[in-house]
Amino acid sequence: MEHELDMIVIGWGKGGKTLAGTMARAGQRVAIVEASARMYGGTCINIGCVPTKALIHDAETRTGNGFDPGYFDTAVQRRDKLTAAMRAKNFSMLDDLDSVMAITGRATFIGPRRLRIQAGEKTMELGAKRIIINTGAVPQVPDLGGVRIGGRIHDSTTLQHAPLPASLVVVGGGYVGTEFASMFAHFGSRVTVLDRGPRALKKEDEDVAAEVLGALGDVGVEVRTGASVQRIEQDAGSARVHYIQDGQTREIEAEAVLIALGRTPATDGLDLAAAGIELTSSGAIKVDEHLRTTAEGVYALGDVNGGPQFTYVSLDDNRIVADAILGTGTRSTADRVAVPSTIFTTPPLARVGLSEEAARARGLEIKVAVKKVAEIAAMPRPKIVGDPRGIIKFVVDANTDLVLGAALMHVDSQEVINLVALAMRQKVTSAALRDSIFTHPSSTEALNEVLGTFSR
Ligand SMILES: Cc1cc2nc3c(=O)[nH]c(=O)nc-3n(C[C@H](O)[C@H](O)[C@H](O)COP(=O)(O)OP(=O)(O)OC[C@H]3O[C@@H](n4cnc5c(N)ncnc54)[C@H](O)[C@@H]3O)c2cc1C
Ligand SMILES: NC(=O)c1ccc[n+]([C@@H]2O[C@H](COP(=O)([O-])OP(=O)(O)OC[C@H]3O[C@@H](n4cnc5c(N)ncnc54)[C@H](O)[C@@H]3O)[C@@H](O)[C@H]2O)c1
Repeated sequence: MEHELDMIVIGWGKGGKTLAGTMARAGQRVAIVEASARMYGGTCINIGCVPTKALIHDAETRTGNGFDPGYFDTAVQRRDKLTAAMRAKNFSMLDDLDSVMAITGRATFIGPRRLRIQAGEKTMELGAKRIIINTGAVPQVPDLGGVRIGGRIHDSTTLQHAPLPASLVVVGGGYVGTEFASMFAHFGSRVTVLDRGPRALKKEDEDVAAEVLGALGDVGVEVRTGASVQRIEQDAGSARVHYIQDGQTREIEAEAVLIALGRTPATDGLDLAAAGIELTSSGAIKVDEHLRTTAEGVYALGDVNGGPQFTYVSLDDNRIVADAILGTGTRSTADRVAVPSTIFTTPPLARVGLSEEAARARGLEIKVAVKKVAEIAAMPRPKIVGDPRGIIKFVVDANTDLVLGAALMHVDSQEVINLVALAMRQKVTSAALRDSIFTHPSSTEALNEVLGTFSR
């Protein structure tokens, strides 16, 4: 069948927009369809990574104390300026290309590789040789006594656009929950986190988690674990969260509540069945390791395919599909090694690979190097910038000396972790990392010292 276009990308996410640009520059006729004019550039730059990290930066560099809505409003204005500039740039980067048609509208499948697009009053139908689904994910709001986002009950998007609350209850202690708790506490809100797990940051070793909890405690964040939320009520004055902890029914009141219980793939309204595109049992679009869906010529990139929900993973998804179309077709999700992550608390916690607990659970023979940042003599950088809190921990294979994992919690850890991840991918031994020349004063040079002492 002859199609109007070579490729249609649904959703302006990281992977899709990058792929659209690459294909257009390679001479293909491409359309990109984005549901909202406020979302050109996708979640990351509009409501995710960029705005939250801009607010976090302003929160953690605040010199004043206490509850200060005026300071928050100024930070919000800076964020809005930044995201508006990035949104405009993202739009023009594709719209300026002759072979790209940028459409603001909502796409629905009406058959194999064929879409109906509702763009305001206009409806159009378009087909393409390849279709890329890059629609992202939406906040998951579980059935907590019929709770709905609205009023004093927020998700990560609405809370970023609400007045600074004097008190905040965060339901969920994952990425969003922890980052928002830290950020709002730095802005002066009184913050309580309710997490159903037996302990906070359960994927981290206890010594690492304790350090993060200590930093949260420094700004007054209280984390209540084993807390199972039952229902949330609100009225004009406040919201009340009812939860069960240690078999007791408890209640906490706050000016605002943040629901941060994960994000679910955004497939509503796509009518995937019309194109033979199947979902997994958890509601993600089913893909193979080359990100091919169950329908020929249709790929799914980013959060919607159920992979790790990070912007840089969506970007890597784009590399896999670009390689399938323009390259050798050898790239796949199976060849990803040592994918790092960072929770942007203050200071941030960055991780790659296995924790000590996970390595021991696998029965691996390991050696562990661990040091609190304040005790690392050859790491003046955190002291220079005035925040010597944190911990550095390496888990190393006792036989090969290869790094199996690392948890870095300190200023700049979001940068240093990328070096450690690269070392893991390139099979650099811990001894080689220890003996590397690093700039001074930097946070990276801590590796010279930490990797010189294995305590167990
Ligand atoms: C508060 C927050 C903070 C985060 N911080 C970080 C961070 O620091 N680092 C990090 O790596 N990740 C972070 N993430 C996760 C990251 O934002 C996502 O993993 C990433 O943006 C996913 O990108 P994507 O390519 O899947 O698509 P998205 O960027 O989500 O784009 C999907 C787009 O599709 C559009 N769309 C949906 N349905 C349709 C349709 N039917 N028709 C047309 N368009 C449609 C949407 O409007 C949206 O613009 C954060 C997320 C949140 C919520
Ligand atoms: N810095 C970053 O890279 C960054 C920042 C924010 C978000 N993100 C991405 O966005 C995703 C979504 O973030 P998130 O924090 O919403 O999800 P998350 O998966 O990180 O955390 C959700 C938390 O809620 C808990 N939970 C789930 N259902 C529950 C229930 N019914 N009752 C009580 N607890 C429950 C989970 O155990 C988990 O601890 C993250 O997984 C991450 O991939 C990344």
